[in-house]
Amino acid sequence: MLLADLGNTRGKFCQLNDGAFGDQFHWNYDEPVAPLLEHCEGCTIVVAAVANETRKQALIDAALGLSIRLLWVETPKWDFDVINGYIEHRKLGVDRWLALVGARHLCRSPSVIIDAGTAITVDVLDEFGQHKGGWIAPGMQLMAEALLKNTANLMQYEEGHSVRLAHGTEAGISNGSLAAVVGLTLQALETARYALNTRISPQLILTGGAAEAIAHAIQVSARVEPNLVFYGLLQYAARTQKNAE
Ligand SMILES: Nc1ncnc2c1ncn2[C@@H]1O[C@H](COP(=O)(O)OP(=O)(O)O)[C@@H](O)[C@H]1O
Ligand SMILES: CC(C)(COP(=O)(O)O)[C@@H](O)C(=O)NCCC(=O)O
Ligand SMILES: [K+]
Repeated sequence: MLLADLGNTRGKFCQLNDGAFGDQFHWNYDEPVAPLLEHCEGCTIVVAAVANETRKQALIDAALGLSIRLLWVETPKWDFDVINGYIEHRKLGVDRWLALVGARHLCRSPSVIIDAGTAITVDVLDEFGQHKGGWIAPGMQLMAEALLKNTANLMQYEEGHSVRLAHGTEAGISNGSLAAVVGLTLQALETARYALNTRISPQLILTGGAAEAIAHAIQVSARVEPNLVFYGLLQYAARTQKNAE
């Protein structure tokens, strides 16, 4: 079995061997996906996709050619001991849903889950598995690109590693974007304390492409879990396997 997380920047795949995570690989969307999947001809892929229709169709076409079965996860109102806090439950991105399920699987304490990918999503989960809602903000690359696109004098930026004051334009953009995310994270912890009605700081869980960069830049302790969405998908895979027995 294979797990797939199709984000807006790239697709992530993770092999499942006897219920444990195995090899992982990426699909850059400007490349064909079929060659990446040849080794698992005839297998089943449990898919979480927030990517556009073209990318989903490319996976469907490749799967057809390789006799691969695709199981598409959809966002439910509740499952796996997590209750979706959206008014219209289907509208919560399935990657966010799976990150909540993954977080619930890893720890039972109140948590703030930040998935810093193309977009940065914030989701708050209480100790009973109730999703308290969240936020969506632009990811660091999007922030920088929006600046380049809409200004006359900003041409390029570096990858952000620090929130130090910069002494040049490129570093100013990257450090500024990282600082915006660090500020968002600190505010998320503060807002979560109100929503959870507690003075104790909830567990901060970071995932997505920029998770490490945020963890390095922030002054509070954080748990970096690159596989959070895969932990969510793992629950679905395990259930599918159990139902097939
Ligand atoms: N080293 C890095 N430092 C900061 N941000 C990064 C770094 N690497 C990737 N990113 C950010 O992560 C995003 C890709 O992460 P990913 O979680 O795969 O996104 P998605 O799930 O949306 O496809 C990029 O758009 C960029 O904003
Ligand atoms: C917010 C997102 C675009 C994040 O996508 P990503 O950064 O992981 O590519 C995705 O979770 C999504 O399409 N959500 C649907 C809207 C919502 O969650 O409210
Ligand atoms: K995200």
